[in-house]
Amino acid sequence: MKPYIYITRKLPDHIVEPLSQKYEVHMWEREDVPVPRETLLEEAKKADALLTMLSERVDEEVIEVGENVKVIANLAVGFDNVNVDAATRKGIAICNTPDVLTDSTADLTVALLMATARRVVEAAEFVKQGQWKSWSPLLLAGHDIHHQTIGIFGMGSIGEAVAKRATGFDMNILYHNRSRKQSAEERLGAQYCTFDELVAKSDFVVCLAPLTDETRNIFTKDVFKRMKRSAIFINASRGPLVDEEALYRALKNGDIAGAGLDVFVQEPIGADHPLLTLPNVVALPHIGSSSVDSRSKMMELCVENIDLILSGKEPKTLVNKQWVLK
Ligand SMILES: NC(=O)C1=CN([C@@H]2O[C@H](COP(=O)(O)OP(=O)(O)OC[C@H]3O[C@@H](n4cnc5c(N)ncnc54)[C@H](OP(=O)(O)O)[C@@H]3O)[C@@H](O)[C@H]2O)C=CC1
Ligand SMILES: O=CC(=O)O
Repeated sequence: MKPYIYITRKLPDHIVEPLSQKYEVHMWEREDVPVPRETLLEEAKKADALLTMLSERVDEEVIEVGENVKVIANLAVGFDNVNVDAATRKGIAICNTPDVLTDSTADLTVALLMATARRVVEAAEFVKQGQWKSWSPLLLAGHDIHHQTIGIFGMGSIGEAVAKRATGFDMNILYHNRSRKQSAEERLGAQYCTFDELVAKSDFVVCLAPLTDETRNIFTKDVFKRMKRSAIFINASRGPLVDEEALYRALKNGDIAGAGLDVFVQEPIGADHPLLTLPNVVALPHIGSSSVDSRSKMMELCVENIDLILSGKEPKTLVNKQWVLK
C-alpha cells in the first residue's frame, strides 16, 4: 500500500504532482475555506504525512490520533501552531519553510512601514472618494522614513533583510535578540540594545520575533507608553505578541502615532474590530510572504521534505533538531 499524504488546503496540481506519482495524496478541496477540525482529525488517523497551514492547530490531539504520521510539513517559517514537543515525543519530524520567503516578507514589511508612515492607504482612499479638492501645504502629511531610527525586535533572517533595506533609506538601525548577531552589526551597522532601549529610542518599532512563551504579549500597555509619541509600530510576525487592547488605546490616545499590522491575535480579524476603525492603522491580511514565487517555493519545499522523509532521507528544513531518522 502506498503511503497516505493529507494536504489541508487545495494546492495547485503541478505542485502536488511529484507526490501524486509516488503516494496516495488526498487534499482538502477548498482554497479559501479551512479544513474542518473533524476532517483534519479523521485524515490524521490515516496519514503517513501531513502538509498543514499556519492557521490550523496541529496540537496534541492531532498528533495523538496520527499514529502513522512520520512528518508534518507546515507551510510557514513560523511553527507556533504546531505542538513540536508532542510531535518530537512521538518521533514525528516537523518541517517549516525558512529562507525561501525571507526577501518577500522583508519587502512586505518595508512596504507596510512606508504605507503607514506616509499614509499611503488613507491618501489613496482620499483620492478615490473624491475628497481631493485642492493642493495644500500639509495635506496628508506623514512621517519621514529616511534618516530615522528603526528598531528591529527579532533580528533573524527576515529582520536582517529588513535592516538591509533600511540602509538604503540611511536609517539608524537598532536591534534586540536574545543573542547578539555580529553579521548584522558588521555588515549593516546595526547596534545591539536591550528591549527597553529599542522601544524608547526607535521611530519605527518593527516586530519580527517568533511567537513563543517568552514573546507572547510582550507589547503591553506599559511598552507602548514607553515608545516615542511619534513612533510607528509594525507587526509582521504574529498577532499574539501584542496586547491588542493596549495597542488600540495607545493609538487612540496618541501615545504612539500609527501601526502597520500584517498579523492579528484572531485571524481573520473581524471587520468590526476596534483597531480597524482607526485612521492611523494600516491592516493587511497576513500576506508577508505572499508573492506567487515565494509561496510556490514554500509549497515545493513542503512537498520535497515530505518526499525525503517518506523515502528514508533527511529533510531539508527540520524544526525539531532532536528528531532522528529511523
Ligand atoms: N507576516 C508574515 O506573513 C510572515 C511572518 N513571519 C514571522 O516572522 C518570524 C521570524 O521569521 P525568521 O526571521 O525567518 O525567523 P528567524 O528564526 O530567522 O529569526 C527569529 C529571530 O527572533 C529572535 N528571537 C527569538 N526569540 C526571541 C526573544 N524571546 N527575544 C528576542 N528575540 C528573539 C531570534 O534571535 P535569538 O535566538 O538570538 O533570540 C532570531 O534572530 C516567524 O517566526 C514568523 O512568526 C515569517 C514569515 C512571513
Ligand atoms: O507567517 C508566515 C510564516 O511563514 O511564518
